[in-house]
Amino acid sequence: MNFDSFVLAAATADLHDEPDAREHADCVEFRMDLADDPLTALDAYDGELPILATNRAEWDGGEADDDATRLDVLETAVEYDAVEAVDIELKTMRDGGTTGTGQPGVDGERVAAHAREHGANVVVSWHDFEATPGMGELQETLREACEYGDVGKVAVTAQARADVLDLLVATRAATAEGDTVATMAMGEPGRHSRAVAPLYGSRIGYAPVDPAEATAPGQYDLTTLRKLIDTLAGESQA
Ligand SMILES: O=C1C[C@@](O)(C(=O)O)C[C@@H](O)[C@@H]1O
Repeated sequence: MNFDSFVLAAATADLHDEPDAREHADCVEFRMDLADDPLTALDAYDGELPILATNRAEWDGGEADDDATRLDVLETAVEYDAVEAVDIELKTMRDGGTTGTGQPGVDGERVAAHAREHGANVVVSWHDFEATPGMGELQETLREACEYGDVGKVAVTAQARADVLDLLVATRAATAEGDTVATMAMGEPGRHSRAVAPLYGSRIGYAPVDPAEATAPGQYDLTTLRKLIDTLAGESQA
């Protein structure tokens, strides 16, 4: 998957959403942790959009509770041609992830290497479901995520609209340094970041096809986000 320009991901647990996503999305983020039988679904997939595979751990806001199994499944997923990118948590890259007992589990590097062998890009992600860290931590986290991944992604929680300002500055700074990043602020006060961050360099946006199936707080539905981003991009040529 090419992240040289902005990629809008239709986030879903159900690959049958793909035909409805096609008009507005550039790829499907398959939330494998929210799906019943994700590998069977990948096996049956015959959609047009490429897939960004995510198997989010419970300890990072997802529903996959066994880290070893989770990463094994993710490793298998990258073998499918349609899977052109994979999401791995920064914590998994740092220490292999953790099992439910807090012990280091299997190695994130192994999944990343397998992904690259199969031509898939690696998105290394970091989430804060409570708040937006200060500028220093934002910049350091983006930098570290970009060391491991082709894209470094930071999703924070905005408690006030102004929290987004730091995120945008960090996004712009990382992009100016040549890093490829994706940023967004979760929660209602951060909602506008999803439309605005791409103007400052964020290369991935996430939106559900059906607003009732949002995969994070504050997401716009796909049609709305596409329209907002295209409208703002059209107005920001100066
Ligand atoms: O990490 C992210 C970003 C996200 O949490 C968001 O805020 O849009 C949505 C998730 O599906 C995705 O894996």
